[in-house]
Amino acid sequence: MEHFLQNLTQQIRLADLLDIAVVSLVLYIALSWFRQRASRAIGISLLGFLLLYVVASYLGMYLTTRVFQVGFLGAALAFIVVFQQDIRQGVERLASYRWRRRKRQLTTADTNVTSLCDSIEKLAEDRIGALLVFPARQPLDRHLRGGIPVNGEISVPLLLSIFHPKSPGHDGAVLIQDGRVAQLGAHLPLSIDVAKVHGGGTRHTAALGLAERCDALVVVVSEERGTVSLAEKGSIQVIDSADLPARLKTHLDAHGENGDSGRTGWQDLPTKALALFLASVCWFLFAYQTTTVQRTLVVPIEYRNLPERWVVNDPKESSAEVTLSGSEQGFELLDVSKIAVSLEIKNPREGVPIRLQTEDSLKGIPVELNVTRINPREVFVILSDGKKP
Ligand SMILES: Nc1ncnc2c1ncn2[C@@H]1O[C@H](COP(=O)(O)OP(=O)(O)OP(=O)(O)O)[C@@H](O)[C@H]1O
Repeated sequence: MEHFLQNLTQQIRLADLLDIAVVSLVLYIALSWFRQRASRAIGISLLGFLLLYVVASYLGMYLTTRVFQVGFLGAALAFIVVFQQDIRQGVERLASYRWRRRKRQLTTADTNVTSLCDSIEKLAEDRIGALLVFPARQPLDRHLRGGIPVNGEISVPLLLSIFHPKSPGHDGAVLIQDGRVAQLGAHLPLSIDVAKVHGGGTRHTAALGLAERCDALVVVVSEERGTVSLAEKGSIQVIDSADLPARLKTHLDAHGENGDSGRTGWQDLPTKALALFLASVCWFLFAYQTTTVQRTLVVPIEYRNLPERWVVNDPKESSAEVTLSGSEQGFELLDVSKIAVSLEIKNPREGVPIRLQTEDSLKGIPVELNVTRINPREVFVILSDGKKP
């Protein structure tokens, strides 16, 4: 064990650590998405297929391995088609990163959770239908239609006036952004999964429709039932109005509208730890190699610094044999076209032999590999002035 650790600390490079970090990040994004969107059954099936593939390739089951390889391509295409909306959202999330940071700085304690909750409670009590949208990280412009800009301070009278059935702007949703009432009368996309709204009509279907397409939180007050529902992450549920302040505060805190706490890096620690663990296991399985391989290559010899029109007389060495040793992984990173013996001619004199060391002039060898042999070790060069007849 001690020997293994010693070996590991000697062989691991900065690039390997970066390798693990990048794969961990990709795995973390995939796992987070999976937790949010995919069902347990899909997860178990995928894991089962993966296990079968690993066993099949380990046992050399040719036909099964080939079927899986073709299947993977098909599955990747099907995945892109089926989850194109999620992929688009992922890209939007990346693109909106700066946007999100800016919002955090701009919006401090402007958003008044109490005013919002009091308004929602009053609307529910009075059976006045309402829709309120709280954006998170992804931009909403693509999903909203026909909103009227308001840019008003959040207050109970303003919200009650907007949703009053006699108000011309009561139809549609109010957008709460940057701690302000940003828009009223915005139309949201409808969901087609009507079963999920449990008998609700278009107001509830619209709330769910937006929550399916992006990471916004939508609050719905039912005119018919006087209930308050929350739509988020592709689902909608009726909540107890006593839970509303906490739910709203959690959302606003996480997305910066309510101040400075933000989401801490520790919140998703188990998923991050799992991603790091899986990336490290993959690195050990596929990238970490302790066996040393030797390979011999024939590389060109080039002459630098020759005065114009001077030439190297025959016999002119034009190639060298180089034996390299290192890990298989080191050889995979090797670009053979970049390797050459580049000899520099210093103080050229006509007809006088110049002795040059080849090993010192070898270029393009990655740090992961060692030169164990080079032939020839030195080259004698005789120059002549090509200008003379
Ligand atoms: N696409 C939409 N975007 C935003 N608001 C909408 C949309 N479609 C309908 N609404 C709002 O929903 C109202 C109609 O609500 P409807 O009664 O059909 O739904 P509901 O879910 O049953 O709600 P409630 O329980 O309040 O009756 C419209 O008057 C309008 O204000």
